[in-house]
Amino acid sequence: MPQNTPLIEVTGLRKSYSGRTVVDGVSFSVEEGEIFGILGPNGAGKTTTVECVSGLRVPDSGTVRVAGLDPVADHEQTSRLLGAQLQESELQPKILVREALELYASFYPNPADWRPLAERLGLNDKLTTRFAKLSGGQKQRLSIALALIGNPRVVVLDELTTGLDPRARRATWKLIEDVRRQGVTVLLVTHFMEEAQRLCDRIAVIDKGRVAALDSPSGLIGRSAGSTVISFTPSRPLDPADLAALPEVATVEHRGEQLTITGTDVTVNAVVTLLAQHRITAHQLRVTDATLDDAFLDLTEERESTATDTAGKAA
Ligand SMILES: Nc1ncnc2c1ncn2[C@@H]1O[C@H](COP(=O)(O)OP(=O)(O)OP(=O)(O)O)[C@@H](O)[C@H]1O
Repeated sequence: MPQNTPLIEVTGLRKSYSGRTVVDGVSFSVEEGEIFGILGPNGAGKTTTVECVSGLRVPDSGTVRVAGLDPVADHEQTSRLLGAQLQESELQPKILVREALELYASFYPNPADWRPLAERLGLNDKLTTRFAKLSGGQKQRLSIALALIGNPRVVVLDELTTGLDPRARRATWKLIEDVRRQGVTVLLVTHFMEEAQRLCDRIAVIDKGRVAALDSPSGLIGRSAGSTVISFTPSRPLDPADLAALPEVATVEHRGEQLTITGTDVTVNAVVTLLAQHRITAHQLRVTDATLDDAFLDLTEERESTATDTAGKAA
């Protein structure tokens, strides 16, 4: 990854609506060529954040720079290098798909050829269809095409695959991977963990307007308390306290004869060694890795329980 100045730099971004703070000191930077994910629960402030990056909203405070430009003050220059597919972007209902592609291409000095773009997004047989007659998924694909038509250096994709069926979603992931291979930097807002895990180099988890964590997908998963889950039935009774005493073990639960242990990837070895010392065989042994879903829940729940604890102590 290039070690130059980040292409996108967001520092201490704050934004309120009617006195309610929805983005509360968000900072992150995105390197050129990265796919950077923004993940978070509903209402966390993700869209507001990327709208500030795209110059569509004016921050209350903090700074946003895209290739050194201020997206609000230098809006025209920024919009030449940044393409945005934003949530619920609407076009004139009567515009034909082909007209929309031609119109958007005309806004840029060096647009992409819209024909192969339309083909890659499966829009070729819809070129003479009016926008209002497109399905939700087709509208979504058109808005992705419009975000890419200016051959942008950065593309901002908000809820990129919401409303797409699984096949179209996977085709869109391939397209994003292709776009990145061509050197385009991608800022991606998503609710889909599988999407974030597959596509993103790094992810900022945003919760209640703040960055709760910023790491690679595997780094986030590694932070999860139970990133590895081991379950088995011991060949003879084993005191769960012996397992819980291992420093590599996070939690131990037993249901009937079956034991379930959480920990990290080093836990498996520690548990197997303990079993060997006790001459116990593990029947129906299963080891599963946590997913980004688990990490996401852990990270956002942690903040909720911290908030509850604090509230409890204050009361
Ligand atoms: N124009 C607006 N005026 C008033 N409140 C707004 C406006 N836009 C967003 N909000 C509120 O700000 C909060 C953050 O919204 P935002 O869309 O940034 O969150 P989000 O993380 O993208 O949510 P989602 O995942 O549901 O799209 C929400 O409570 C939302 O209702």
